[in-house]
Formats: sequence, structure tokens, C-alpha cells
Amino acid sequence: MTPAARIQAAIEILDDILGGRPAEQALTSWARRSRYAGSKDRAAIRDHVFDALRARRSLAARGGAVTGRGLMIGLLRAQGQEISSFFTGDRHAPDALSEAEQAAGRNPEPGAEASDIPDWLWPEFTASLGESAEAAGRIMQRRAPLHLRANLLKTDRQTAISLLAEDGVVAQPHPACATAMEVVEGARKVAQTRAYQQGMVELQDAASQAIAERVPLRSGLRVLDFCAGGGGKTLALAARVRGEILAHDAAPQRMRDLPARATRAGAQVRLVATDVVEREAPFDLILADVPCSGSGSWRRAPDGKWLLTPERLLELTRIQSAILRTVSGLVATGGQVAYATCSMLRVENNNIVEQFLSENPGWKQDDRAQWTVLDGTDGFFLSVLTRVA
Ligand SMILES: C[S@@+](CC[C@H](N)C(=O)[O-])C[C@H]1O[C@@H](n2cnc3c(N)ncnc32)[C@H](O)[C@@H]1O
Repeated sequence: MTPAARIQAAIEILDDILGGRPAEQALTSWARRSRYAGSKDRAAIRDHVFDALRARRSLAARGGAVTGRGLMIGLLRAQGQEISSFFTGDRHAPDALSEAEQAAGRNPEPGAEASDIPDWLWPEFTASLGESAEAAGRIMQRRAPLHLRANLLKTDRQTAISLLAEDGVVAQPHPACATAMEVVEGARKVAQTRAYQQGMVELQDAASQAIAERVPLRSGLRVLDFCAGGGGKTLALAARVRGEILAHDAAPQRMRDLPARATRAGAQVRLVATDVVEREAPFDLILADVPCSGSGSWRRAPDGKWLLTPERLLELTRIQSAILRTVSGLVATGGQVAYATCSMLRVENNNIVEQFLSENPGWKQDDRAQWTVLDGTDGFFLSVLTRVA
């Protein structure tokens, strides 16, 4: 496909997404009906679509319309590209710009629009990030870095970096924690490397790894990952100890790949169904990596930023408080709960913990940490709570 044909494909997919279809489904549906597209075409089109979605609001201002065409015109303008060399009207290329399209478009307004944050969320976003809000918004307009975790059950970070290099992937240590690496070259080759296939490295954001490193874990503790999902943090915890980590999720199908991933990683993980969690209690340590807005990882799933509503955010905070109450009943005196989100919003982080502590005087907070996109990671929050009475 020519560069112009890729842009036309991105326009069609963006229109599908703007019509309400989730981004991944829209991309898959386009790929199914466009068998002529090779893997490089699909990757380039996906990049266009995600670049446009991350900065949807400011690009619509630049391009003059909230349509696939408007966003791609805005994207090319933001990149300083010559639009007429792609919008030619030739076969498979987008139609040439009309006079109205040439005249439309403006620079985004400073604040929420230039930072690509919905207006309703801007007060909460600025209250959460303070003076860094606009800088954080701008960072989130660009792609997230690719991070790997060295699996300490099988290797160390430096050996992993050397092994990856042998297979054409250049990675360097990331300062967030001792296992984290950032891929600086060869990102698309990671899954083919021996280090990945032999379970020496896992794909995982550096702050997600930093949470697993900071949780007060030691061998011999009874540990439950209560919201295990695909098991990214379960495996990172399991890599730190001898003995098993128990994994639970209210949607157990989310954990379906976890046993195979654990075997590949050499980790001991046991899945626990919801109806037997209480029978397994009390635990010494529970990680509650609760469902959240995902505002810390909107670079990876940018349609989440535009689909979030005030009502959904409120509902999420209620779910978060309810999960924290549930897990607090599953640890004995002296036991700990590590509450975590991949959000940068106060309402899902400090506010939930403060409310829990005010309602539960037998608990105290022992540790708290926050990572934002300004740290070169996704945004994450961790609070370690101890049952003292
Ligand atoms: C942020 S994700 C977990 C990500 C995972 N820990 C990781 O590192 O890959 C939150 C998970 O919580 C689960 N969940 C939602 N409500 C829950 C509940 N009431 N109890 C337990 N898990 C729940 C969801 O199914 C989802 O898999």
C-alpha cells in the first residue's frame, strides 16, 4: 500500500471508531476485509489510528472536523507534512482537500483542548497533576515506550539486555526499578527473541513492575492477587519469592492464559475461584489492583480517554471502595493490603484510601507511591495499608 492509501485506510477506521465501535474491533474488522494489506501496512495504519486517537481533540481543532478526515488532516498538519502530497484523489488515496477543508482548522486552545483531556475531566486532572497537568497531557499525545521486565527466576537485567541484543532488540535499564528495561530499537521483534520465548523477559510497564517490587513481600507469606486479570503483577510478585502466589479475578476468564504464562516463567501461581476465596483466608498480604479509569495508560488504549464519563468514573470509585472493604476483611491483624490503580486521578487514588482510613480506625497507611507519565512510565498509584487492630 502507498503512504496515501494507508492514510485513507486510517480515515475509514477512525470513522468507524467515531461511530461507536471499539478501536481494536474496528482495526480487526478493517484487516479482515482488506486481505491485500501486509503486516507492515497493518502496523503503519494502526500507528496512524492510535496517533490520531491519542490527540483526538487537538487534532480535530487543527483539522477542522471530528471525522476520520479531519483527524488525519490535523495529524499531518501537526507533523508539518505537505497534505496535498497524500490527499491527491488518486486511486486508493484520500480525495483532494476542498476549499472549505483548506480554510478550516485552527490551533488548539491552551488548557484542556491543547492537552487532549475532555472538558468535564479537566478540573480533576489539574487537581491531580497540579502544575504538571499540561505537560502530562502533551506526553499522553505520543506513543508509550515499550518496557520489559527481567524475570529474576530465570535471569538478571543485564543478561537479559545482552540476550535481547543478540536477537536484534536494543534495550536499556529503566530507573523505575531493578527489573525494568526500555526497548529503544527493534520493538516489533521482541516476541521473536529467545529471551521472550524462554520466559526471561515479560512485556510490562516499568511502573507496574515498580509496584510489584515495592509491595512488602517475602517468602513464606500467604499472598493473594485479588484482581489478577491477565496476571502481569501476579507473575512479577511470584518472581520475587519461593512458594506460590494465589490469583483471583471476579472475571476468571481473564486469567485463562495465566497458568501457561506462569509455567513459561517458572513461577508458582494457583488460581482461586471467587466462592473459595474466603475459605483460603486469612492472607498475610493482598494486592488489590482494582479496575479503574486507566488514565495512567491512555497512551496504550486512547479510546478509553474519550469513552470515560462522569457517571462511569463515579461508578468506578464505588467499585474501588467496595473491593478495598472486601479485601480488608480477608487479612488478619498485622496483615497488609496493597491498593493499586493504573490511574493518575486523585478520586481513584488518595481519596479512596483516605475514605477507607477514616471509616476503619484499625488500619494505617505504611507506604504510598505515585508514578505519572512524567516519570517515563504509565501512571500508577500504590498505597500499602496495614491492619493494626
Ligand atoms: C486493573 S485490572 C487488573 C490488571 C492485572 N492486575 C495486571 O497486572 O495485569 C482489574 C481487574 O479487576 C477485576 N475485577 C473487577 N471487579 C472485581 C471484583 N469485584 N473483585 C475482583 N476482581 C475484580 C477485573 O476483571 C480486572 O481483571
